[in-house]
Amino acid sequence: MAAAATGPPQQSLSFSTVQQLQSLPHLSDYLENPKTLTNPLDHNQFFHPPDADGFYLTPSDVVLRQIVYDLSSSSDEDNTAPSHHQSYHRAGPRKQIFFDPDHVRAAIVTCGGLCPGLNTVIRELVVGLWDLYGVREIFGVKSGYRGFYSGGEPVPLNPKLVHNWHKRGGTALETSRGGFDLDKIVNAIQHRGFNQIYIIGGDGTMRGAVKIFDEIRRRKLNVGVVGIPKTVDNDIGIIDKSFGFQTAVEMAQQAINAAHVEAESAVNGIGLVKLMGRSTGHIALHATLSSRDVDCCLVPENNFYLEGKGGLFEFLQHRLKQNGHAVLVVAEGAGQDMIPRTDAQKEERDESGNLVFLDVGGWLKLELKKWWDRDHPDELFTVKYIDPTYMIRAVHANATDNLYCTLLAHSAIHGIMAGYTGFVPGPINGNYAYIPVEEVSQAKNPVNTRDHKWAWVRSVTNQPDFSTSQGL
Ligand SMILES: Nc1ncnc2c1ncn2[C@@H]1O[C@H](COP(=O)(O)OP(=O)(O)O)[C@@H](O)[C@H]1O
Ligand SMILES: O=P(O)(O)OC[C@H]1O[C@](O)(COP(=O)(O)O)[C@@H](O)[C@@H]1O
Ligand SMILES: [Mg+2]
Repeated sequence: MAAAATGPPQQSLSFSTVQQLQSLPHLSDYLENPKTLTNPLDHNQFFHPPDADGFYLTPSDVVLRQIVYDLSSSSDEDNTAPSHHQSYHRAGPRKQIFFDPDHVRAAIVTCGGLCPGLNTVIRELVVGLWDLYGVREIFGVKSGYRGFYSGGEPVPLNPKLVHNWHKRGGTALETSRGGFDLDKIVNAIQHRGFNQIYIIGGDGTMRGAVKIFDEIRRRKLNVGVVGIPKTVDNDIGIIDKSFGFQTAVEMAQQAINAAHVEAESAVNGIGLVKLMGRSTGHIALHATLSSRDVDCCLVPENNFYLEGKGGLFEFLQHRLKQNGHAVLVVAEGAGQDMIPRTDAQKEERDESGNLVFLDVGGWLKLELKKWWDRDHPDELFTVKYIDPTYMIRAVHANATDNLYCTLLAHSAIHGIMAGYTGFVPGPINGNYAYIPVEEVSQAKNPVNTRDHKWAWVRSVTNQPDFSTSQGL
């Protein structure tokens, strides 16, 4: 029954009936009598506010996954979905720690594609471990997962060495795709005596981190594993957004601005911009919303078509007539089913097993030209195609992302020092929490084309929804 339009809500939800605390793996789950120590932050006059209540967190400090409820429909499908009932341990320092800082040998690795902020996370892990907990043995594993067992010795890291790293794009530790050999990786971890493993990477990396964590647990090793979610595409679920994403959206503005200038300066000019987004269109969507120069945004989550009523060509023809120019933003994963490809191209994968996409921008540019020559052979027409590719991710993080990276790194350190393992730190509804890495590895984050944000895109662009063949 719907709630009355005025007056207090008719139903109330109690915390215990609505929320289930997600259990978090801990070293004490499989190690017998692990030693505990008082957190050295107690004696850190710079970091620890003396006598501050609530400074140390306990297992009863939680973050709710779902904070928006419709009290009038508590029995609806929406409110009974499992994800709506979850809460997670809050990230932050614990009173008791499970590692003696003098005996910590920490390893940091970066895997997968680049993302603004990678170097900041590395820097803050090193500085945080060193300054907060007094850890002195910190190593960078070179070139992704394969670096654990090949390609030379891990690099010793210290605050002096990493001092300026947050001002550099890329990853100073280097990264790679592929090369995941579970046995060799875990053997190398044992052989080198690493007992804290910080794995920075995207969805593929997190799937690997689950396997490493499982194997470490199976071997009953006193080794903590934490995944730090990195994805410029923002394609990892549960967390609010991934670091570097905002920086990438900001960089994308330059390409959209250039496309707009080119389109405006031509007769029947179209500016076409392709942006990263393998399976999700978040960068394209956010860049579109913040630009306001975009006439149409195409994302992988929303199929589109070219010809006929309600199609892209009809829409563009209308826009050109109205404004004389148009700007199109397309995410790299959009329209892949429409691009003709050979059998070999259908099978092509990168070293990590990700499907290799064809260039949707190049294909669209050709299709646009064919359409115009066919339907308007005597009128001028120009398509300027801009593909900024790596320019949006091969930059250092902006100020907001840098702060975010710092909080992520510190959350990771506090969690692992407290004995938690097989987890990922991340913001949920603005609060940092610890999430089981297994859950993160399975959580995708597609653009929801049924929610308000997508409706907002459509209201900004007035583009067709491509779901019906209703024309303009
Ligand atoms: N299912 C998986 N199991 C184990 N390792 C994986 C898996 N998927 C990807 N990886 C490894 O994770 C690393 C990064 O994966 P990739 O997909 O390239 O980037 P990202 O982590 O940014 O998504 C690679 O070394 C890859 O071999
Ligand atoms: O670095 P590569 O191998 O050229 O891959 C490019 C891909 O990397 C990404 O930037 C990010 O992908 P990952 O987060 O999976 O590494 C995608 O948007 C893009 O498709
Ligand atoms: Mg990925």
